[in-house]
Amino acid sequence: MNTMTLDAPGYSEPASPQTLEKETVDTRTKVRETVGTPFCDNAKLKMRNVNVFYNETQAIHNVSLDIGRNEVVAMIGPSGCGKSTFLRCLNRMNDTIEGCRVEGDLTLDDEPIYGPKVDVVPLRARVGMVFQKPNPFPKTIYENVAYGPKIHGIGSRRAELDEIVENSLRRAGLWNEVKDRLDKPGTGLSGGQQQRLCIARAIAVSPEVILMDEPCSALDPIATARIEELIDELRKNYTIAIVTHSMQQAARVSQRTAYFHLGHLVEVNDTETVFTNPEHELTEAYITGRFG
Ligand SMILES: Nc1ncnc2c1ncn2[C@@H]1O[C@H](COP(=O)(O)OP(=O)(O)OP(=O)(O)O)[C@@H](O)[C@H]1O
Repeated sequence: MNTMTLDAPGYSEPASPQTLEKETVDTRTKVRETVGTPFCDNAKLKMRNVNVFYNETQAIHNVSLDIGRNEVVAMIGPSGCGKSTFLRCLNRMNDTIEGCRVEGDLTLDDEPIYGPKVDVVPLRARVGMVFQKPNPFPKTIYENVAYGPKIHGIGSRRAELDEIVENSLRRAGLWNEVKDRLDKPGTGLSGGQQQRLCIARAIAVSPEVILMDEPCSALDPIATARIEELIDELRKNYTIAIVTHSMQQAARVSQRTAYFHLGHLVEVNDTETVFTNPEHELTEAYITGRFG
């Protein structure tokens, strides 16, 4: 078992468990270390001793985690436990939030994500993001996908752009549904199609990592199933981190699952272990519905 102490400088006891509606476990004495396998041999992303603050309030406490190449890591936990905050550290989306401060060592291919010389525009092309609510631009389907490559100077000729658009839509499992209406607005698609369009848009700039923040929460079960199949397909080419409220979804799409609790990373293990034989009492309490 890999363990790492949370007793390092900066560690503070979790605040009172306001979000735990069905609290049955004394969280204040139990979250001392991350149990399981937070590290891996083929890490694409390495996060070490990450602390995140919103002004004076600490939202993430000394979290360390690797995300491997061609791996899907699911981040689960009760509302407000810091899943989205941690995810946004990985492509510096927290920079856009006033008062948000990130500390720690975060690397992509062993290069610092927060280095002084890092330009966030190419970083966010390498580490793309798909949000909770599908958010296509008010442009045509074609332009939604072509926009990123154009601003990143990829595919300057029309034929090249056509190829990128087609390939991205194919990879996102949307090509057959939209190939005859590329000049129609992206906002005219169904919610599930819009989300796949947003995935195509992220893919179009050749990312290496895709971050997904509850990508199916606005979708019906059929559209959700399409996205879940797609995640499994995308794993062949990308590293994926997904925040989800659905334990079933985490179980279906991920190889490892990370359980967050009040800003602490309690347990990381292969997904089957987390859902069938969790190591930590808090993980067990969450997956058996005792709180959350
Ligand atoms: N922009 C912000 N300003 C101040 N505090 C914030 C901000 N965003 C999040 N927080 C706080 O940080 C903590 C973690 O929030 P975060 O949204 O990361 O949790 P989460 O686990 O993703 O929650 P949910 O599952 O409800 O989306 C919460 O206490 C939240 O209130």
